Amino acid sequence: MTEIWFIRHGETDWNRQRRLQGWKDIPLNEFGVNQAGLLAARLREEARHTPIHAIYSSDLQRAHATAVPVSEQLGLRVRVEPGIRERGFGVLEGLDHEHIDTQAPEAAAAWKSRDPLRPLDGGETLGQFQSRVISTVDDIASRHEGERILLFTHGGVLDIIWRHASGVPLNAPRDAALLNVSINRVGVQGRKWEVLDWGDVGHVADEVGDDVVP
Ligand SMILES: O=C(O)[C@@H](CO)OP(=O)(O)O
Repeated sequence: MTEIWFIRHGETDWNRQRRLQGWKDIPLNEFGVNQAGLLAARLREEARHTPIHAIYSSDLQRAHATAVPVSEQLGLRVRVEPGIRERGFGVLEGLDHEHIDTQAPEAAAAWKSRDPLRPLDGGETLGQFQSRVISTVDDIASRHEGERILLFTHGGVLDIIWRHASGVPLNAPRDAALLNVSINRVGVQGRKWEVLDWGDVGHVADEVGDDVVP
C-alpha cells in the first residue's frame, strides 16, 4: 500500500472572495502563508514518529508555496506535478459565485450539472479532469509502494479523490469537507483506494471553511 496525505493549499484572496481560480495562478494571502507555517510545524511533529518519504505539489503557486515550508521542515524536496493541478474552469475563472450564473450562464450550468461529458467553455470536462487526476495519482502511488507521501493540491482534486476512494458518483452529493490546509489520508493498493481519515485541520483549529462548490 501507498499512504497518501492529500493536502489542500492555504487560503488565497480569491478563496476568501469566492472567486473561481482553476488554472489562474493566484498566490497565498497573508492568512494562507500563516496557515502553511502552522501546517509545517504540525507535520514536523508528525514526521518524528510517522516517517514521510516524499513530497509532490501541483505546479500552481498556491499549492507549491504551501508545500515549501513543509519541505524545509522535513528536509525533502518538492517534486512538481502538473497532473494534480486544479481543474481548468475556462471562462468561469475569475468569476465569483454570486454572479457566475448571470455572467456566464451556459458555462455555469455545465459546471453545476456535474455531467462528466458536458463541455465547459475553455476548460476541462469533469470527466477529463477526473481521468487526469486518477491516472496521475495511480502513477505516483506505484512509485512509492510501502511509503507515505504528501501531495499538495486543490479543492476540486480532493473532491475527485474522495469520491474515487469512497465509491461516490461524480454527480451525487458530497458529505466531506474540502478545507484549506486540511490533511486527508488515503491508502492506495493497486486499484483499491480507501479513505483512512479526512479533513484533519487540528493544526489550525476552527479557522477554515469549505468554499468549494458545487
Ligand atoms: O480553483 C478554485 O478556485 C477552487 C475551486 O474549488 O479550488 P482551490 O482553491 O483549491 O484551488
